[in-house]
Amino acid sequence: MNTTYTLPSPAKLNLFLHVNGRRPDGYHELQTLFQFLDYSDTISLTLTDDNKITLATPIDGVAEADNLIVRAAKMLEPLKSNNLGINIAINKVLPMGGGLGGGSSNAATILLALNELWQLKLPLEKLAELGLSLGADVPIFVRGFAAFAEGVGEQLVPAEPAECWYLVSKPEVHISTQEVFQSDDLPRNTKKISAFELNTDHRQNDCEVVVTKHYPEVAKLLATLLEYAPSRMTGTGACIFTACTSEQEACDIQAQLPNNIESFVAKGVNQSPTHSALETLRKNLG
Ligand SMILES: C[C@](O)(CO)[C@H](O)COP(=O)(O)OP(=O)(O)OC[C@H]1O[C@@H](n2ccc(N)nc2=O)[C@H](O)[C@@H]1O
Ligand SMILES: Nc1ncnc2c1ncn2[C@@H]1O[C@H](COP(=O)(O)OP(=O)(O)OP(=O)(O)O)[C@@H](O)[C@H]1O
Repeated sequence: MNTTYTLPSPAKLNLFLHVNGRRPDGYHELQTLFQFLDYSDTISLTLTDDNKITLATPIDGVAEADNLIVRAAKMLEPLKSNNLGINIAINKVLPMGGGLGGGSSNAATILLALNELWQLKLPLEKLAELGLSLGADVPIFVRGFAAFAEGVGEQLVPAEPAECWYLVSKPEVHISTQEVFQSDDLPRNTKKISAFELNTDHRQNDCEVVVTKHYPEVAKLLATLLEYAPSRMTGTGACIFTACTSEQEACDIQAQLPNNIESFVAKGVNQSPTHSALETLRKNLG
């Protein structure tokens, strides 16, 4: 009963992000190419027999009831038919609110793990559907393959972008996703492309226009990084990824960054590290 299972909860990149229109409910129609990073929070789960969900490691600035880890676990609670509980701990390394999808990733890791540990036997499609109400990026983390996404990000077609090395840099600003999507400056009519036109070189992140206009720090960092290698914002920012030909090149560019810029180097991967670890968890559970 007291075995602890540990799973990675990775970051995602939006290799491009096109805004194609606005729906009547105010949400935006997007086309995006998702890839995972081999850079993750670590979530540890210990089964209990007390029928309770316990978060052992609160996250600074996030109330327990709002924590996507707890919300994901509570969503599955009514679906179990036993007295199992769960004790959850997280080692958070992903910057929050940077466009890396950390909260959605945490929620997806919990959905995937509890589906196994609580023996719920839900298909991935069902977990992705449940997860969408927690965040637009939950389905991609639940499905676990790099993908071209449409809708609000829930219609997924598997894709295989090059698995290159990235330098990911976070300007010292906090950007609200809602603020970006509500901005009058957001281009909202990028022509839809087909899944056969995924070359990232000729693509863009439409949110970059808004963010670089309103946050000069982001514009400045992006301009600096573009001098070294192709660079773009992920999600609604503010993190910027720089595509490098090697780990060494990424580290060399990182060494040039100003001291106040948080950054990390990671490899792009087309299978989520969570899913590789889940296979091991399943074997251990027997
Ligand atoms: C931009 C992406 O990171 C792309 O991967 C995601 O679509 C954002 O997903 P997220 O952070 O989970 O965002 P949500 O919490 O679902 O939405 C925050 C707010 O952004 C706006 N929003 C979000 C997604 C979308 N397709 N259209 C929107 O207009 C809505 O006002 C919403 O209230
Ligand atoms: N487990 C969690 N981890 C991170 N953030 C969480 C979590 N639970 C709730 N949140 C809230 O969600 C907000 C967004 O966090 P997240 O790191 O997912 O943003 P993001 O990377 O910008 O996501 P996206 O790319 O989907 O816009 C945080 O500012 C925090 O208030």
